Amino acid sequence: MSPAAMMGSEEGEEINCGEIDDISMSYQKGVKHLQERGITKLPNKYILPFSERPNLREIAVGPAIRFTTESNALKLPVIDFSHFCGPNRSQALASLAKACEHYGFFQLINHGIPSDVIDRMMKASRDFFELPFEERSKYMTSDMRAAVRCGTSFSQKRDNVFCWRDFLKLSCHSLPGVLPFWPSSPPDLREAGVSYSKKTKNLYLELMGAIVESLGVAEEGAAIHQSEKSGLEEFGGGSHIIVANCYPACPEPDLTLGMLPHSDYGFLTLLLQDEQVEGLQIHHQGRWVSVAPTPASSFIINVGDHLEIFSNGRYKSVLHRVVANSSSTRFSVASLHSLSFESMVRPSPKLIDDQNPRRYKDTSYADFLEFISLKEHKGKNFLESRKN
Ligand SMILES: O=C(O)CCC(=O)C(=O)O
Ligand SMILES: [Fe+2]
Repeated sequence: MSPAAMMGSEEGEEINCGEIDDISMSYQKGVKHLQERGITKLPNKYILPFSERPNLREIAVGPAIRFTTESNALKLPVIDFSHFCGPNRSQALASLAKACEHYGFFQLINHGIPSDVIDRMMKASRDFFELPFEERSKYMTSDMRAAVRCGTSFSQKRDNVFCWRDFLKLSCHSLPGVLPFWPSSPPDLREAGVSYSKKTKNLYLELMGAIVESLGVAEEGAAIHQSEKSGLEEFGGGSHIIVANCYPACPEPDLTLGMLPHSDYGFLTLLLQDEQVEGLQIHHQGRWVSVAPTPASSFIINVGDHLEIFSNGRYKSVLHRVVANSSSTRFSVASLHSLSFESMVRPSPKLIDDQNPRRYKDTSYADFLEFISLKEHKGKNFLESRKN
């Protein structure tokens, strides 16, 4: 048995996927594998308690799949990135602040990343999930710090109920050193991933520049940028992970979820979602609302836990989830930007006063990884644990 064919835990409790033929355990091989086996009933491992199931009403619209009905459709605020570079900057900053305060999500247009960089990344991700299980399983590990990590659900070791999702995580912050560890197949994955990671990192840095300005702490951001020891310097040197998600068509989508409700841990997530197949839902004003598919020329951006902490709660890291559907595979690619491993994020001192006391403890990325190695990452439980 090759070590590559094992999925394990940090404690060495490993499962040899190559030898799992029994359908009752084959969920460990992921949902693409289950779909290829042609299952028609959802294995128990995926069935959520009744209260956690989505309330789906699928609508087929031409080749697309939608869940959006008049009553639950959400139009995210649209931010035009080109307005940050001209005379409309202050107006654009005000719209950005409003989107981050009231939605925690927005759609970004005119961001300047060439469409071929985006298309190649999306295609390489789709092609990866088309590889035979034996090839994909070479990258299965539960080592959260691995340069490449392939798996299913969220944590195969910890999740009581699995979600209907396979993933590939590519760590980008130590490029080019980590490149030889990235999958060599499909052939374009490395090149597409490197171009995509450079472009999304630059876009993220520009967006963070606008965000600190919109919070009125830009001088602090600029000062901290130059300091080796401070938190915000980590905007540049922080961790960057690309996560490709694959949600195959599911036999009983109303009993499960593609991704359970969660918030993202970093500063910002730049999400490319499927142009055709809907699935992302956000928790807005007390209910779950669907985000309609967006063109590949735009990103969905969301505020993560670190930004909620840095803004002392002014910008919201909002719960979101992914619903499954019975007829089409859905793909997405998330670019997650957070701190370097040991650095601390803390509420900006300028955003603390008598009316707004310090709401969060100092927090590192290492704290987050330790938390999820001990506990199931559910809802906003990590951020809750960091509140004062
Ligand atoms: O697939 C999506 O639309 C959302 C993915 C997501 O929330 C994540 O990767 O954190
Ligand atoms: Fe997310």
